[in-house]
Amino acid sequence: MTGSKSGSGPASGAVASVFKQHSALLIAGVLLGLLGVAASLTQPWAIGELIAAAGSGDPLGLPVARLVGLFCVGALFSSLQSYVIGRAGENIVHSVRQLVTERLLRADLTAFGKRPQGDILTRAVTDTSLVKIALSQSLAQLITSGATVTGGVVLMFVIDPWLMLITMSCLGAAAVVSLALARKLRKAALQNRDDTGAFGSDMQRVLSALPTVKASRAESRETARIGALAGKARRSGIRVNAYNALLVPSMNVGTQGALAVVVGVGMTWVARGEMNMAVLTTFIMYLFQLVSPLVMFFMAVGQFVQGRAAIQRVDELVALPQEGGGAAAATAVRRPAPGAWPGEDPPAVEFRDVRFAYRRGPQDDRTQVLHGVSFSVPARGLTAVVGPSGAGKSTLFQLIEHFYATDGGRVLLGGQPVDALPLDTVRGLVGYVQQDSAAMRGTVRENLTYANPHAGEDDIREAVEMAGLATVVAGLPQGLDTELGDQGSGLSGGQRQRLCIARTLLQKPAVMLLDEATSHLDSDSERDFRDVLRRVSRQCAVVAIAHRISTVIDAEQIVVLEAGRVRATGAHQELMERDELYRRLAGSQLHAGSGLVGAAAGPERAEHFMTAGGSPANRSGMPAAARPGEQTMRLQPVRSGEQTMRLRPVGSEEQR
Ligand SMILES: Nc1ncnc2c1ncn2[C@@H]1O[C@H](COP(=O)(O)OP(=O)(O)OP(=O)(O)O)[C@@H](O)[C@H]1O
Repeated sequence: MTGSKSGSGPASGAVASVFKQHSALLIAGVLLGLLGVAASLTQPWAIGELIAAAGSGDPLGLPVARLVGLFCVGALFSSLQSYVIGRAGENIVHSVRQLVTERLLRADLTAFGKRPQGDILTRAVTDTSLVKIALSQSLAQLITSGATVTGGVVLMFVIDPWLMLITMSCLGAAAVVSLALARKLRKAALQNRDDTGAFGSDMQRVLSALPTVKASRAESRETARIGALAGKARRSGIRVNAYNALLVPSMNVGTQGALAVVVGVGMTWVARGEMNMAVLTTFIMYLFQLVSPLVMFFMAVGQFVQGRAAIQRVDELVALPQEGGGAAAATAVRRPAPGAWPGEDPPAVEFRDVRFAYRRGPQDDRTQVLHGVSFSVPARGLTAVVGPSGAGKSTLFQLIEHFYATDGGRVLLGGQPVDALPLDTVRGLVGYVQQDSAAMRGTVRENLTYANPHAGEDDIREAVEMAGLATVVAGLPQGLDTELGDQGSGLSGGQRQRLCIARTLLQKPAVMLLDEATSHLDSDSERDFRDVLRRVSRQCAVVAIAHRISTVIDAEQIVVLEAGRVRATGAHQELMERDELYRRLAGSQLHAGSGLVGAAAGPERAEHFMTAGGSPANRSGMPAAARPGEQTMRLQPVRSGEQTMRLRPVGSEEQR
């Protein structure tokens, strides 16, 4: 079970843990904010004092200075609070993004594969920004506005309890409505985040296959499909907006209603001489001062509620199961010297009765791919894996890299079960050139040294030469420092493939896995590459998946895989004699004009083992006599000195 190797690590509440790490700076910011609140709460009192002094003809210098001082102190604390809270917010989002990045890069591939990449991106970029706002600005605003409101309410209660009761009844009704709206807002915000994620996900799907979209004339279809998702996000966004739009005014209506009642009742009491004008003015000033924090408080509630939806989504991302139990300590890994493997010269790789099924979808539906595979790869030399498409060849490589755990049996690396070795060690010992050669945006040099960032110039030059990339690099405008685009655009498919091969050579692995590494190479480059394989396989184990049998025709060992089972193992000649499927694969390539013969043996040898007319078994072991109805092909150079080979029917030569 793939999950069996998954660690859990930080799961739900991961964002809360990050928040705790940064709580000191947040508390400092909130304290500064509360000092600002204290300064602003004393302002109405100072205004009352000023009015009283003016009314009694006392000197106004001190009350004015006191008031101005309070304004300045309030402004100072407010701006300090803003800076400190903003800084804490940036620290929080930085830590959350670092955590998300680490968890994503170490995620278990089965779990990762179930999530659309666009949604993952939306969560990692947009949702983390919302988390920042929720956990810094909104939270600080909630505390400081809440404190201002509470302080104001207490002081107003002290000034006049009856007027305060009237105010409270108006504000209470508005608060009940606002809280109900906030709950609805949270639901709508969560839906909107999901809808935006689905939009991003689909956009990423088409952008990553834009040439296919264009070539399939699917622009209108895709525009409609993505437009529908954008429309869904728009509708839930409008709902969020509507609840937001109601939230603040509902509180405004409450405070304005309270103000109207307070002014009416208060002035009546003043007219009757039951209340002092300065007291009423102070009370009204506090009420005015309450309006803005109350509105801010409910705005912060709205923002925080939206942020909680984002926190939930980021927590889900962080909770993705991890491979190998989470971050492994990076260890320097080198190719072992001959005989350095633990034990007595164990095979570089060994499969022992390995069974494996991929899991798909939310129900973990199983696709059984390997049904008891056993074979071993010697510590030096070339082992080829051939078989029909979908036989499970690339899956073998995925298991050697321990991207997935087996369901049964064992995969051993240098005699040790891969699941017992640290992942970092496994990946250091195994070099992997994938089927779709994974070049990246960056310079050629960065691409080359990706698996071995400390590679020296000599090593780089040697790898570039070995991979047949030297003339390509020499022709680039800035040589090794030439920038490549996404997926290595700027190089041809074959050049990208050679770049990836050079990268793996630089890694100096103990086992080199090549998945269709020559599929983009012309037959000349392929012949050169076979020489490279020869050289590399003297130093380490090379396992190559090849559809072109010519690439691996002289492999020490060829494993024939069919429908997840090893059906035969042996050298080319042996397999040609005794395995029907292998014979068919080799034969069909020949007839398809894949260059098998020319690439395998060179033009001069092609004639030898491709002669029509029933010559005895030749080097390639191809059946020499054409079967009835079969058109026998002969390889010949198109023009003298030209490197491209062409297969012609034998008869065509005579016809010329
Ligand atoms: N990530 C995956 N999730 C589910 N099924 C998968 C996954 N990868 C491959 N498969 C399935 O596993 C089977 C074997 O795939 P694999 O890529 O190993 O075959 P292959 O022999 O390398 O094929 P090809 O020669 O076409 O590259 C296929 O049926 C494929 O659909």
